[in-house]
Amino acid sequence: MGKLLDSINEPRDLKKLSLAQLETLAGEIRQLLLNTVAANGGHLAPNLGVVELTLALHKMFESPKDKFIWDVGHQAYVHKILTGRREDFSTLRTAGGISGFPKRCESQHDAFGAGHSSTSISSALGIALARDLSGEKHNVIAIIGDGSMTGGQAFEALNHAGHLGINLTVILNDNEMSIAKNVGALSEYLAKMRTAPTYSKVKHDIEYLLRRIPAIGDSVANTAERVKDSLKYLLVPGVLFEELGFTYFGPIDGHNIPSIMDVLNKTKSVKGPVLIHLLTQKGRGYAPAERNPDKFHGVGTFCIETGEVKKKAGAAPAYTQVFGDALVKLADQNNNIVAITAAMPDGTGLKKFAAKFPKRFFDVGIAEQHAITLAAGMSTQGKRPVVAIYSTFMQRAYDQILHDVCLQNLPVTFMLDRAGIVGEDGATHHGVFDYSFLRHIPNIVIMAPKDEDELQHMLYTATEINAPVAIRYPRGSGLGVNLKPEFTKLEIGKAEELKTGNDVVFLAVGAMVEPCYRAAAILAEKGISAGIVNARFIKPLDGQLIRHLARDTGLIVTVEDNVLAGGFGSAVLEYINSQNLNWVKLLRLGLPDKFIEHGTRNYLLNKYGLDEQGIVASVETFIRQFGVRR
Ligand SMILES: Cc1ncc(C[n+]2csc(CCOP(=O)(O)OP(=O)(O)O)c2C)c(N)n1
Ligand SMILES: CC(=O)[C@@H](O)[C@H](O)COP(=O)(O)O
Ligand SMILES: [Mg+2]
Repeated sequence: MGKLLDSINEPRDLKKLSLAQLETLAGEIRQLLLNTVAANGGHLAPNLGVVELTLALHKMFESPKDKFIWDVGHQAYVHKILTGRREDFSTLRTAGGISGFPKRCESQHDAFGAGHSSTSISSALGIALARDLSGEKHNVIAIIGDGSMTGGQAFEALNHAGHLGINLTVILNDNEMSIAKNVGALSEYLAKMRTAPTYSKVKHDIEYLLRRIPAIGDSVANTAERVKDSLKYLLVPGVLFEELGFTYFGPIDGHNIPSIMDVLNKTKSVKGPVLIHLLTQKGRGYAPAERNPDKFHGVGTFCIETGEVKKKAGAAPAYTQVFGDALVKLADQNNNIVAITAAMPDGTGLKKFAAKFPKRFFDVGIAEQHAITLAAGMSTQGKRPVVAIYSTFMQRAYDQILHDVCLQNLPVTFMLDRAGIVGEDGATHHGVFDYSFLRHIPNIVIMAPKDEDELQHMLYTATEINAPVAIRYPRGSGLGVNLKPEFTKLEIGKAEELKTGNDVVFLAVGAMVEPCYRAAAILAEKGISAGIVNARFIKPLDGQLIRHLARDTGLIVTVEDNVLAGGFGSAVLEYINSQNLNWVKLLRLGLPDKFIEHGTRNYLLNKYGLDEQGIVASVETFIRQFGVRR
């Protein structure tokens, strides 16, 4: 580790450093980022791109008095290193270690927690308003990427801040990338600004030319002020932001520390909201990440020398990939199928679809709400939209699902990837609320596959029925089962009995079916006979089967990787109650009423009793309590 970085324990330590030392420090920080992310996985490219910016911010301002609000927060590693977490940085994203996102409980320097995008300007505005109401004096700075700027909430906040005319700084970190290449008209507008001459230069050139007109030149130049100003609508970069009430500075080289410090200094004396447009390079300083910023956006462990990501040998195809391949197959046969992603074509498995059916593929930017209502609109015209969004990000679009899709009973398919426990990204990213926030919506059908083959059939079924459908499946590899070449239409609301048992029965859903198999095998060794049912449907429930199970053993164990509150087990409980099956003893296994921390998926499943050992232990206690019918 470099000597200089070892001496930085808090932001104040930067104040005494020269420019040359800051640049040395930038190199040392990049090395630490590289070593740590190569070992732990994480968001490498976004952080490599903000090293100079973060150094300049901490040099020019005084955190924690001044507040930095990082949008998404996936690029806050450098901030963490500079704010007292350097020594613990090796624990990044590991259980009990430093989080991959800003967290108020982790440090007083993390002014606002994040993980989902486009919230920084709203929260910064809230902090600035509170500051003014309390008569305090400090700076509030939101740092938002060009991708996150495509989210509607960012514009809601700009609109409000510009109207208030409040002192607030927004730094637009423009690297022309979301996770994939950034999309949309805003992105094109920013690209134009990258190459536009600065307004002051254009204004000066025009004035110079006017004054050279003999005799009348001077007076024309003086009276043409309004004309010159109106030219800014054509020429000034950032006019969009200016019109929203912000003073625009930029574009500025985001890797040039003195330039960043200079603009930060200038903006300190500006009244009202300011937007600084920085140009940065995602992955800066590490050639493989500069070449493939999308691959190194969020990356697993990798080899620093080659940039090769370490993959488990012989791993089964991921659910994501199976979904993507199945959708291409279905779209070949059904021209009405269209696919929609909110800025995650790769993460959701839609890249192949996009390549094969470019006209039927829509990347809407980080705009989950828009994605859903867009799909609703298309479905009214006979299209069959399949919207693939991670479970956690779908939380954003609850009202659009309810009001725009389900209320009108429109046949939109929601593919909720990364459902359940996702692992190292932690509380902001676990998809553990979807059963609960969808289940009570009328008309919707909700399914969860026990393996990747069933995922294909569920997708096919969804595109064949006339109803809104949500299918949720976990992050990572499937079970390695054979994929049937023909798709089967599943009977709606029909569960699958996998194994009969005399003592107790598992009513398991989605990724939890598999550990129940293993749990049943362990229980069998202990003399307990457990049946297994793959629920398949969270809604509608297979009421007939539940009544049978109630008669057979009277002991039912529901298992889900969702919060227990309002989840699948709750649905079964409600059903049992509605049918007066009051002799049934029901054990609900799932996640507790708390936010689940970060750690590997296996670690967390074990900790929360959802691996086979935990399930066995819970069932043994359950049986000890109620006994079995023999
Ligand atoms: C609501 C929401 N949708 C999707 C994501 C996934 N996501 C995380 S970062 C990111 C791209 C952000 O791009 P940008 O803001 O430009 O930051 P960069 O990584 O380029 O620095 C996306 C789509 C998210 N975090 N939140
Ligand atoms: C910061 C963010 O929201 C994404 O980058 C997310 O971490 C991606 O998750 P996956 O690695 O599961 O695609
Ligand atoms: Mg970006």
